[in-house]
Amino acid sequence: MVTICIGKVGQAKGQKIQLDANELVSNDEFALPEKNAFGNSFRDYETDNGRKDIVEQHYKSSHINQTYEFVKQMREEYMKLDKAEMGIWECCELLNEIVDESDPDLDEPQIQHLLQSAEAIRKDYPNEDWLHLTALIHDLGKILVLPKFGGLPQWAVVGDTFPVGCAFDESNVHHKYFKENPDFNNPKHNTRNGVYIEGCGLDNVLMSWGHDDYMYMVAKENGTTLPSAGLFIVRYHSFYPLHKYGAYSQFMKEEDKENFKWLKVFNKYDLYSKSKVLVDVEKVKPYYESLIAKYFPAKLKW
Ligand SMILES: O[C@H]1[C@H](O)[C@@H](O)[C@H](O)[C@@H](O)[C@H]1O
Ligand SMILES: [Fe+2]
Ligand SMILES: [Fe+2]
Repeated sequence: MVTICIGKVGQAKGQKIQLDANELVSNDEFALPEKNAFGNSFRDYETDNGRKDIVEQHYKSSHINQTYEFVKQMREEYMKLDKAEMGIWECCELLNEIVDESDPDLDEPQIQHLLQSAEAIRKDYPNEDWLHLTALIHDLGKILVLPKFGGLPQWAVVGDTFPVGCAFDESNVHHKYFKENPDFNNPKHNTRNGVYIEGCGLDNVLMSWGHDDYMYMVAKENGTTLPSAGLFIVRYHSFYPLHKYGAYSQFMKEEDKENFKWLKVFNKYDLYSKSKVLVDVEKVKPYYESLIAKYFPAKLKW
């Protein structure tokens, strides 16, 4: 039994919720669909479903180009938060235009994905309003593909993430393309732990650059009051090698392990809520606007 201290709505500050890992994941009724909207299994990167080639090309570019140096440069550039000033909902609307090339399970505009995952999690965890909002914002970093935000290629924005600066684990999707990454043959970067030490904490590990780390940065630097589990979800939700296969777990510290439980909960909704049944945006907007006002300033620097 572990004690997790996450600000539950209506709870006095510091009051603790007693949960063990099983309890945490079993409080939901979300029926996992077996097939995605195209009639295939979820996260199937091998079967040709009409999107296979585009997805594979995406991973090829990502695996070749996401180097330790590249990530450092991107972080420095986007740390400036000098691209725009806008509110969270405004950003949700920008996502209307974007279709994610790395995703074998969805070809709807991203705003639908945000609302589908947020509504699904809201149904099962009605009191965890921070979790609903976390779902709403988790993919907002995809605006990096828009010209105003640097117009980055999709390989630098979407897709699963992985640490750079250490060996690329075999559990990464389309692992073979890493062979063309300059870090692959660099002895500083190609050992199991590379430039890191075990237990250093994920915060000290550079992740491939993309929408996760960017949105984490935006939320944190703009002073969000979301609990640390919410920020952790935003930052690591694409880190499938860790959450699906336990790869790279040697870098986690205690706090990461606590937050990880919530990431596992979230992950299910992120993946399995993808569907062709669209959410009525105008109908749910007032609810999400009230959450945004609770946890974020009206305008943020991006
Ligand atoms: O294709 C998907 C998509 O880009 C998601 O937003 C990301 O979080 C996933 O990890 C990725 O595999
Ligand atoms: Fe994502
Ligand atoms: Fe997502």
